Amino acid sequence: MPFTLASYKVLTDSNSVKVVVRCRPMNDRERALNCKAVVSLDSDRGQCFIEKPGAAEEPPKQFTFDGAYCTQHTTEQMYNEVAYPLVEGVTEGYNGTIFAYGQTGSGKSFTMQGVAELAAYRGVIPRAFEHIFETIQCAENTKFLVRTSYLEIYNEEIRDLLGNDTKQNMEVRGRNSSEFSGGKGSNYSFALLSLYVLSWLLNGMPIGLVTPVTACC
Ligand SMILES: Nc1ncnc2c1ncn2[C@@H]1O[C@H](COP(=O)(O)OP(=O)(O)OP(=O)(O)O)[C@@H](O)[C@H]1O
Repeated sequence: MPFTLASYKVLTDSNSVKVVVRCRPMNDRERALNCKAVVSLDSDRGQCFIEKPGAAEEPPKQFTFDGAYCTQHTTEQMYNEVAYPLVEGVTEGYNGTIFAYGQTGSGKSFTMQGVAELAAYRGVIPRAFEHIFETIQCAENTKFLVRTSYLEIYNEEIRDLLGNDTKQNMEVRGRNSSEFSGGKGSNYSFALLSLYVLSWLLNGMPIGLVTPVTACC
């Protein structure tokens, strides 16, 4: 069975990084192929166990996260436990970023975007926007500036999904361009690229940044 895990990093201004993992259910194709589930989770302990296929006698590899969400967990539960505190901080003026990574088909879009027509399946992004704008609506004596960017990183290419040309690869600038010369498909390069983009997001236009700009009576 392929990996069905997607990880979500939650970054806050205090440099604390939280990583949670979500495991999706098997899809029709995997069920039809009689695939065996090799991933199990202990959600209470945030632990994830992965068996090596065909090596049942070997102990499973064990990984510990800040949270582990199994197939029974809903996006709402994930949002309340993982995203809510970060978005709440953002409405108080702190920067925050949530991003998902995982192999193709592991459930990143399902969690982050969700299914718009089904309230129970709404993703983290629409929930965060609702949270932010409800907070703004209730706030008294405060003006808010909301800025949003929407980027896709795919095969080390970065695209601005709100730009005029969503196919155009955005340029990555670094102090030393050789910092980013790991080559296509290189994990090393990908890690650097991610960090660079994150720091740019945090310093420049974080996704969903809300800044109280004026406090007036
Ligand atoms: N937690 C879940 N519960 C039920 N179905 C899920 C879950 N996560 C993902 N799926 C389903 O699995 C399929 C793949 O998910 P999704 O498209 O979100 O993957 P992805 O990681 O965004 O893939 P890609 O990187 O190719 O865009 C979709 O049909 C989605 O509805």
